[in-house]
Amino acid sequence: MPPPTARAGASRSKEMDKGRTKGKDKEKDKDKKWKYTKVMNMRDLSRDDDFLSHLLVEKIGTGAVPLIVHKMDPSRRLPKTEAAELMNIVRRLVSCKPNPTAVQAAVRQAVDGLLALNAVSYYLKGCTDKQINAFATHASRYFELYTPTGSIEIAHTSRYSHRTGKSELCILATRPLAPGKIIAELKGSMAHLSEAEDKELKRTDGKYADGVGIRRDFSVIHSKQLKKNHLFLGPARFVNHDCDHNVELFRTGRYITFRVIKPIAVGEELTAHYGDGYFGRKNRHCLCETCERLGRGGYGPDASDDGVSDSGADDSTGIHSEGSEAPSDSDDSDDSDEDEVAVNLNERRTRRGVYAVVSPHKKGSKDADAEREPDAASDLTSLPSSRDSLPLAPAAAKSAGLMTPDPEPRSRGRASSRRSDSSPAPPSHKPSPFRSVIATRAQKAKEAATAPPESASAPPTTRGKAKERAAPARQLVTPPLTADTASASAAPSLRSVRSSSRLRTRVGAASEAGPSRRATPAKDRERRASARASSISTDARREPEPEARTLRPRASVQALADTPAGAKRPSEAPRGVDGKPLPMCATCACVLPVIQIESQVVWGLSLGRTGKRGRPRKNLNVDCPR
Ligand SMILES: C[S@@+](CC[C@H](N)C(=O)[O-])C[C@H]1O[C@@H](n2cnc3c(N)ncnc32)[C@H](O)[C@@H]1O
Repeated sequence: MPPPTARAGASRSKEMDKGRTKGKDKEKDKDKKWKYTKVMNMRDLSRDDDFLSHLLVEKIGTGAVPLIVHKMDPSRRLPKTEAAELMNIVRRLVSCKPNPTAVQAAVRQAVDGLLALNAVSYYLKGCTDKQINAFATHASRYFELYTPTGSIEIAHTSRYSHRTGKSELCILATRPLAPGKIIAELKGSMAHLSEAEDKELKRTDGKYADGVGIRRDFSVIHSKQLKKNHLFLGPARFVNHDCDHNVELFRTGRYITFRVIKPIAVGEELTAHYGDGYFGRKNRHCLCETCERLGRGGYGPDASDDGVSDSGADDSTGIHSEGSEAPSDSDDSDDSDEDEVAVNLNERRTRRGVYAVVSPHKKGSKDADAEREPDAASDLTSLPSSRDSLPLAPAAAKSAGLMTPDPEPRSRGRASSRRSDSSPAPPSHKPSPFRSVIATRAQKAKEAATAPPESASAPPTTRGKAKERAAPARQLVTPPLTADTASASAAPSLRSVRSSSRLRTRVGAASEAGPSRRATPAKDRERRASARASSISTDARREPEPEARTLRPRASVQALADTPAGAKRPSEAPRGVDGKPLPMCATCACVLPVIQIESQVVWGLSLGRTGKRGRPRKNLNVDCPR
């Protein structure tokens, strides 16, 4: 028997060995490479997306222009990280060499860096390898937004929030995009949804009683091939719907992204088609720019058919889904006025400021819905909902679209009933030109000089309404991508020019500018009251033919859209609020990205380049990381 001291020594060395092995295991764990994963589950994906979108969208770029992501579970606690740590990760990523191999390596390195952060290790504590792989894969999707080869950025949009009641973001192009381009840096992760999960998502978030508030199925898509609904999260979820969309869903083996189907200019929003019944029957509640321009959808008289008829219609089209019960009486309660804030629908804010919209286009007033045919080329379709989601005919079963159920019964119902009360006509009842609250001085001067007299706007036809009633409701018609693409390329580009400016300095200008401008609730109420009165008389004067509507011409950006990527377009460059052109890349003619983390510029035009006496150098020929 060894003496006690020897025994103690032996056990100590055993413990040390154990400790060493543990240490080695930890090292091994650290070195263990995460793998890209295809399969995710709803719960993990929702949780990961809330976590990652906070770190990699909200926290990056929290300068004067916060980008707020609507979360799957807004009550979750958000991670706390050192801004400097995040900054180092992103800085390395944005300055990597712009070739595919280097970019891929840089994204992996960024994810590794993220996994090493304390907040992230804590978050992943106890997770299985599978869960860690799913988290890392999802993180890589967000990091890809910041790679030097990227061509898009996330921005805030004010187009929908006043109705949907939630923060709304969108995707803008940072370089011209030609049809056919696959926007590989705009990916989404998918999780299959079981019936129970599908139902669960249709319930509203925990802040409200069931059926009230914001539902969580705002990013659910239906695969007709698999006959299943999926949760679709990641940067790709920020693509909004437009009835005249410019991108379509594109699925590769591992992920979902988008393909450009119409020329997209710098600063223009990327929009997909969610399906013809996503925003109520025939998208009657759609708030897209096209509907605004054509005075239909949420801007047409159909939209003011109250919520009651809505639910009936939805029942018959399969759009109405459980949990989407029409607003209760309380939705039409007195406080509703408080909620409706007059906004400039066309305002887009990015990390660099505001993209003020001077919309171009004079567009044909053809009714795209009427011409839509199911597309047989892709395999995703819109259809969020429940019992009426009838299986489609085989041809249609291949059609594509991104979609979730008509999502905001509460706010929509409220808006609808208000409008049926002859509340103020939405901004584009009178298809006036899109003027931003935040217009540049130069734009304002030009507008004042060139604006023709306001044209009388014929409202959407009542004939259309009758037709709608008579025709059998279309079941989940997916976007007519092929047909649409063809017509689109024939049509002139109809997109808006957005220039950058600063929101806060322009609020004053907003209040001068009319009912669609931002204002204080009190002023807003007054204005709405008078607008209500005037909308009644406008309604009375309305003529029935929408075709008769003449739209005020808008500055066209066709030239911008048509310019091939890489060409220099200094004179048409988007301008800031001061009227000066925004900084553009000397090589690829994109708007130069400015990436900030908590107000500190991580990458930007004059970062680290100063002239005499430390002042930023002017006329610096700068290449963006792309
Ligand atoms: C897939 S998400 C698109 C991204 C969304 N803006 C965000 O920030 O999460 C779909 C949601 O965007 C809003 N949205 C997108 N396009 C819309 C449209 N044309 N009309 C009304 N709401 C729209 C609705 O709130 C909808 O539930």
